[in-house]
Amino acid sequence: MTQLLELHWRRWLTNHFLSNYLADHAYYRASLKSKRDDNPDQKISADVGSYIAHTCTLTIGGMHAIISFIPHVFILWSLSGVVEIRATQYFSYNMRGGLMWITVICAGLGTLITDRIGRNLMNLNYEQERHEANFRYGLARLRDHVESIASYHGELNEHVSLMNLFSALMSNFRQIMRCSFRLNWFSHSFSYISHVFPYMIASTRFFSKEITLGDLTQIGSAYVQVQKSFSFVITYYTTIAQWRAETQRLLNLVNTLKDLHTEKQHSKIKIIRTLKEQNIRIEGLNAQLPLKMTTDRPQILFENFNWIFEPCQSVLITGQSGCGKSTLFRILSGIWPYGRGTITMPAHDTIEFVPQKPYCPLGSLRHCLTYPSTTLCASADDAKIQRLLRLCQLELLVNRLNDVDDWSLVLSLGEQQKMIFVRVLLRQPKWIFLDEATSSLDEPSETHLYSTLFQELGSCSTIISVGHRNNLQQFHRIQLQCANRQINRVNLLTDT
Ligand SMILES: Nc1ncnc2c1ncn2[C@@H]1O[C@H](COP(=O)(O)OP(=O)(O)OP(=O)(O)O)[C@@H](O)[C@H]1O
Repeated sequence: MTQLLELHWRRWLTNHFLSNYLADHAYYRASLKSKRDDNPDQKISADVGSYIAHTCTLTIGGMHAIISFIPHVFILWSLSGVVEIRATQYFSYNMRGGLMWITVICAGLGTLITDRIGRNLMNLNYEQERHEANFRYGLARLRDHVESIASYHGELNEHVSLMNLFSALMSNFRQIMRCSFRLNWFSHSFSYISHVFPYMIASTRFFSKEITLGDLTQIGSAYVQVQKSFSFVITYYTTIAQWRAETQRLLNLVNTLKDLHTEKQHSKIKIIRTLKEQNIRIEGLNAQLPLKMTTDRPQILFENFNWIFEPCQSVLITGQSGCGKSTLFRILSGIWPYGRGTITMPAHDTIEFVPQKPYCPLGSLRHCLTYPSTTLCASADDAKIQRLLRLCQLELLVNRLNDVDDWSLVLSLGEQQKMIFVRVLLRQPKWIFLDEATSSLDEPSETHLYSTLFQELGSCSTIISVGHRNNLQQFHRIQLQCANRQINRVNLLTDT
């Protein structure tokens, strides 16, 4: 039953975090400010599960403590007798349920001491999760960059970095061990004493024949049960510390996601989709870098950019590395909120942004070629995909549509860029923004791919490219140059 509850709760909470993490490109902006939240992926994958498991354990443990407390406290109360407390010759007080009050006081003191010994445990558990996640991320990065690391023979360097991450993890774990040892030592001693204590107190009444041997045994077991219920915090202290650390980590993620969504809502870059607009109209666009903790003055990439991208008017954007060409595309695609200005777009036009680094999802080649559309993956017929593969000089792949592989490792960078062209040709978007999408290809292949793109989609799509090579000029009508924080039109190129 508990497992069923955990299962449904985990599914709901994971879905809730995933929706928030993926909504409005929050995951992308979280990566731009990597210091804001450590390893959100680990929080969603591991912390959610253990938070739910610990919540269930503590709730059930708490309920169990209450249920066993009620009958035993009555037994203890009724067998405790009356203790006379004489303050002066004239004043005395008959205290009923003396053993029960002693139990409460002992459990209270025990809880205070436990809290004092284990106070650090919550922070240590929090840090442990962070170190575990960093180590796992280090290993995942190694797997993602196998070829570069192997080519550089960077194994020693990677080994040192990974062992540094692992040492941090181990040193924190040692502190947890020390703290847990002290905590366990105390809670076990406390539990042993609890078993003997009631007999020590009640034995005087037994020897004076006020209570029978049966009463003494009953007092002993009732005391232990009541003590156990009161000592819930002591028994579960380690679990409580872990639960608090997990709650804190999840709350941090909630706050980070909230901040990211608020930041997006308050962005001064307004993107308006309207039926009235046929063009992509940019007005007074300033692009900035994300604010660093150390400075409160934004770093500007370009400012006051005004432009109208008209349908079927191909544009080439050039400029030095780092001047902000890709950032312009990021702004247009709505993932970069830093800056200000207004962008108006046609409401229903399909717009595709092709980033500099090709992305190949895990799965079949067909899935890779039709990404991110799931409907296209199921509906596109093989003959059409095969024709496009041939057009884009990927004849070798025509019979491998259903092969499942890590295509980012199998295909060369140039081949991956050709694959992206197949994707674009399949999807036929109305506006195509290509960010150095042919940078890994030789010039003849680049020319061939652009010719194919214009032949296939030139009449129905508008192509806007970022590129460095001169041979791209022949395909575009207009060239924009990014320099000195300005983007200006430089010359009219040949008509396509
Ligand atoms: N998340 C970030 N935090 C800080 N600076 C960033 C971030 N992303 C990009 N930049 C900086 O913004 C500047 C513009 O980057 P952008 O990718 O737009 O350049 P680019 O003109 O496309 O360069 P290239 O031609 O080399 O692709 C660069 O100096 C880059 O270092």
